[in-house]
Amino acid sequence: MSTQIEATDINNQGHLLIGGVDSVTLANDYGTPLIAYDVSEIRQQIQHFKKIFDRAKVKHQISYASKAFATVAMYQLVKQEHIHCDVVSGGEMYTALKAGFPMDKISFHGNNKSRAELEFALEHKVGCIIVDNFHEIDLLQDLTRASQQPVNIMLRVTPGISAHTHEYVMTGQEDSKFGFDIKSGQAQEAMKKVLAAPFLNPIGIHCHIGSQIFSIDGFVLAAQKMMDLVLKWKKDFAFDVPIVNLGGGFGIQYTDDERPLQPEVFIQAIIDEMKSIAAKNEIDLPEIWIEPGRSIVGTAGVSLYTVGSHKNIPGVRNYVAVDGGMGDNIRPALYQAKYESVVANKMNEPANVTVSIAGKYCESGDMLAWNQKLPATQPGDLIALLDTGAYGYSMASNYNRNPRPAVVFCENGKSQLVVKRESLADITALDLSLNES
Ligand SMILES: Cc1ncc(COP(=O)(O)O)c(C=O)c1O
Ligand SMILES: N[C@@H](CCCC[NH3+])C(=O)O
Repeated sequence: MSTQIEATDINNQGHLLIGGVDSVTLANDYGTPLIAYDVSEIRQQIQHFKKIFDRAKVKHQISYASKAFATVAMYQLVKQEHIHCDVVSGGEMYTALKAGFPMDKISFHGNNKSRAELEFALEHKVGCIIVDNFHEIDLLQDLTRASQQPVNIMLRVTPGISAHTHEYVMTGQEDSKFGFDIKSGQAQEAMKKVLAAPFLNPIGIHCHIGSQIFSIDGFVLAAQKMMDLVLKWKKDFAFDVPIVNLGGGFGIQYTDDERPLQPEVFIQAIIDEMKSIAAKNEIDLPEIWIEPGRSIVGTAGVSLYTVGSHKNIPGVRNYVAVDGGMGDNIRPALYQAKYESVVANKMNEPANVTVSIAGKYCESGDMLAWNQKLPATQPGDLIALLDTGAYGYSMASNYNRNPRPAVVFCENGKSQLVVKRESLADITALDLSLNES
């Protein structure tokens, strides 16, 4: 749901619709807190990315960065749309496998993959392992020598670019835990090792400069740095890099005053830069891969909460507390992330009260949104926090032993539960009683 809600997103009872489904009905049927996705919006975003590349007529691959939202149903939806996925843990890989997602369309990321995770990836023949460090090269050499099975790999490099975004979501700068540093020669040394390894089949290079990026400069610079490597490795190793993967990071609109660029602007700038460098140096344009996460699911998700207590401190702040919070959305507490909200059962009432939306967790920092202009609320009203589809549920916890919320998919006026609400029994499911002494 975009922050600009259309008239068609409101029914004649003044209720917010999500994927054509009345949000009040969703809350009644599934309870709150509830994360509801408009599935057609996810499909449209994927199609949109595909069309941008198809129009530019360049070889490409779109790999959904599943850390943004990874559940069985989501992998199945991505499978229906025929794109790739990237995973960053054995858990994501296992979920994809359980979903019946084709393993040859999986890229496996991570800065400290365990031997067991790599074994799992090799056993299930993932499409590509995105190798991050020398320890991983050694592990993979051991494992592939033992199995005598080759594996496709890409080297993740850090291009030394500081994207303009929150420092916790910047990843391309030199001082980063991810990838082989280019400047100090690590990337060069890594490539040499890979080329000498009998069972490591290099299919490309990868970089990811960060997340929620609003300017094209970082992407263009990243494209240049990757092409520099392509040219260098052609000269030094007579190796033609088949694929350049530029990661994700395309920013989305969370608040009314943000104006993110459309993905086509970023992607066209990347394509133009790479094409011009390839033409100037008379080499073939490598295949271009991207890994959007947030821009595929972010605006498709809405978090629904029931209003409970109110606290008005005259002249200071008006708090409205809801039945969720940092356990289902850590982003405001972690990154000072901002969201817009509406009262989903009062869409046609005047928004004339300024409130800040507090969660129910035992932390002062457990706030979901500050200074929101909303209609006056009473206990039982339904607040919808918009654009929470990325890194909400996937970063959820059961802090304070609050159960994690349910997730529902809505499409063409129908809803389907895709993640059950955690129960109180689930909360203690892994606990063991103290031994009798
Ligand atoms: C390697 C990699 N690829 C892709 C992504 C997806 O980023 P975003 O959700 O910002 O598109 C991330 C997350 O930042 C990442 O670390
Ligand atoms: N989790 C972050 C983005 C980091 C993505 C992982 N590299 C967010 O919510 O914005």
